[in-house]
Amino acid sequence: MNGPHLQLEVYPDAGAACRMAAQRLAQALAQGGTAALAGGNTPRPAYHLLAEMELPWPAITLVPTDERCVPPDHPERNDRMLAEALGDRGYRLVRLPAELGPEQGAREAEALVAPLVPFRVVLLGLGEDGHTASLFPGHPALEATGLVAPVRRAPKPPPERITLTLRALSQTETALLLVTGASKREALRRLLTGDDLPPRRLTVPTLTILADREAADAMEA
Ligand SMILES: O=C(O)[C@H](O)[C@@H](O)[C@H](O)[C@H](O)COP(=O)(O)O
Repeated sequence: MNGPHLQLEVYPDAGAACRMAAQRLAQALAQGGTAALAGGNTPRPAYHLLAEMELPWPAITLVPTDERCVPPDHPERNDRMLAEALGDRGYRLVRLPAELGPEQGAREAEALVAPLVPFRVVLLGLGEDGHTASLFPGHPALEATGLVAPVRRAPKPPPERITLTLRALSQTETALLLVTGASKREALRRLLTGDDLPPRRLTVPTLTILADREAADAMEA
């Protein structure tokens, strides 16, 4: 299928891929602006590195690409992970009210996200099943027309989530996908060989994939 041009960059290991992710985020935010940042485990080291960089932090706004419907401050919250990894640098963190449940949470988040687009940069992750943010293959949230969509029955726990939509995530100057580790190899192979996975449905001109060798395996040019 068509979709963004996929620009694959392969780094020797996850640490190097995360260093590059931090650098790209810092470049995009050098004059301030808003970034949508993936949750999950993969980008944590990139956020730690970003926190050490000299940036106009008070002019920077961060929002998670998706949020899990668990109470605020729950260890599985993406906003908590972001706040812990980045520390208190003076940026603004927009928390998506997922504790209200998928539908009400998404409705209230819509008004919070509307003034944030277009983003300077979006950093996404990739799940083993090819999902990105909380946009899972075949899930109705892929068809949502707003900026934030409710998600129930997500195959990755917790099953209830809210997510920025393809429409929201595509409104960005720079789109990055960070993919590391052997467990992501099959999903990355499928993405690169044209399977209809959610990242392919972004309407950005280019999606830059920062991968490590383990994930990219034989796909390296
Ligand atoms: O909240 C989430 O779960 C994420 O935003 C999700 O899209 C994540 O990026 C991928 O599932 C990869 O997660 P890992 O980096 O933990 O493998």
